[in-house]
Amino acid sequence: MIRFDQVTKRYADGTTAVDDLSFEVAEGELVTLVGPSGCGKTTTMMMVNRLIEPTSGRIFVEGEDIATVDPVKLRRRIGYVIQQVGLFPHRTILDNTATVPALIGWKKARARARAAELLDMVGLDPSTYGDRYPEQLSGGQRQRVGVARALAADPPVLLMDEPFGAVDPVVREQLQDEFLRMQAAVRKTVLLVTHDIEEAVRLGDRIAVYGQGRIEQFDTPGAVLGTPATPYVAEFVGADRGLKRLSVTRIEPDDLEQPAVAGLDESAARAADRMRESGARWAVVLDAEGDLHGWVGLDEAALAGRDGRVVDLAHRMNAWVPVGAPLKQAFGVMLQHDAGWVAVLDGSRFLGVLTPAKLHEALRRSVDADAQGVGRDEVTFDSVADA
Ligand SMILES: Nc1ncnc2c1ncn2[C@@H]1O[C@H](COP(=O)(O)OP(=O)(O)OP(=O)(O)O)[C@@H](O)[C@H]1O
Repeated sequence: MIRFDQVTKRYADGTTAVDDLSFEVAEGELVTLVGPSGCGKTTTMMMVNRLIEPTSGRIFVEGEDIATVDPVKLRRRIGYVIQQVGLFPHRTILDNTATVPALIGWKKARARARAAELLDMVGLDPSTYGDRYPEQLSGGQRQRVGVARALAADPPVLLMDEPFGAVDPVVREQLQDEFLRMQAAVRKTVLLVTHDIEEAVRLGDRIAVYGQGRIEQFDTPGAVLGTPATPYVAEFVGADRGLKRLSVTRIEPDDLEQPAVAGLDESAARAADRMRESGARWAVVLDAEGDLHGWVGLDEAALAGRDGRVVDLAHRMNAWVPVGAPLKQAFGVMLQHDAGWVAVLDGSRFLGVLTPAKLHEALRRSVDADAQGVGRDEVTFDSVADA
């Protein structure tokens, strides 16, 4: 969808900002360009909408060599979001958002209806905010308008230069989440520049880590964090990359432990027998529908006598995460409930539990899988837990 073919940009003063760059962004993919200040990220991005022309090499958008496309026409197919947002101060939010559709000749009513729809999509109620002026919005709201405006003419490609850079960390995270939700629905081909590795990891399907004018590694967030290609990348992603990796590694059914399970309606004696059989000290308690209720300990079930029932002994426990959630979320829930495990559910169906040992194993398995270029289920290793 966007393809760089041996692209070099040398400025008039001799600075080589981008050096023989080749990479491709697939349709519907979000690629983040990350690196320190001055490494050539913005230059790379601005060559895509021809605000900067390459010194050599070619760039293709939707299969077309952009050197042959009229820059004005090209830019209509490419949404552009920048940190300073650049809203027109004397136009309302609705009119600002409708800028591009109006420019390309849409009827006013249609352009405004589309603008209202997009404001809604970025979380700004058009009836509240549509008639305001930019100075009457917060920084975070203005950035949302920037995103809405870039999407207004429904371009297939979106370029975003530090789009969430000018707001505080809390708002920033909120905007990132909203943007990810929106991107899941609209599936634009996105090139996003950031100097923040956390943002790159959170947002990118793949990340291009820049050294000086060159890409040092181009891979998934998990691979960049798990197996940095060079010492430079390792240094750039930081010593806590293991922790960062928790947030991009998702829980798979194979990661789970199958604990003893007791039914809420069961007798305590039967539940205790089952726990003894499997050498368990406790069992997960499920209700008649198979939904998570909590847990019951072996000792209390054994002590309850012949008439004891699980329902009277079970402790409520609500520590669960959906399958596919990041490991970090599971770890967070474990800490929040001060628990040694969390249940993993598919909808309301109980799949198994994650324990700290299993969590660690899942993380190691995913690092090895990336290093070997295979699926996580194909990786085997001895773990302390098996000893
Ligand atoms: N018009 C210009 N003339 C000369 N050199 C330039 C020009 N624009 C950028 N540069 C240089 O090219 C290099 C890459 O700049 P670029 O703006 O692409 O970096 P960046 O990675 O986006 O940095 P930042 O994160 O600070 O925005 C830098 O060394 C910069 O000083």
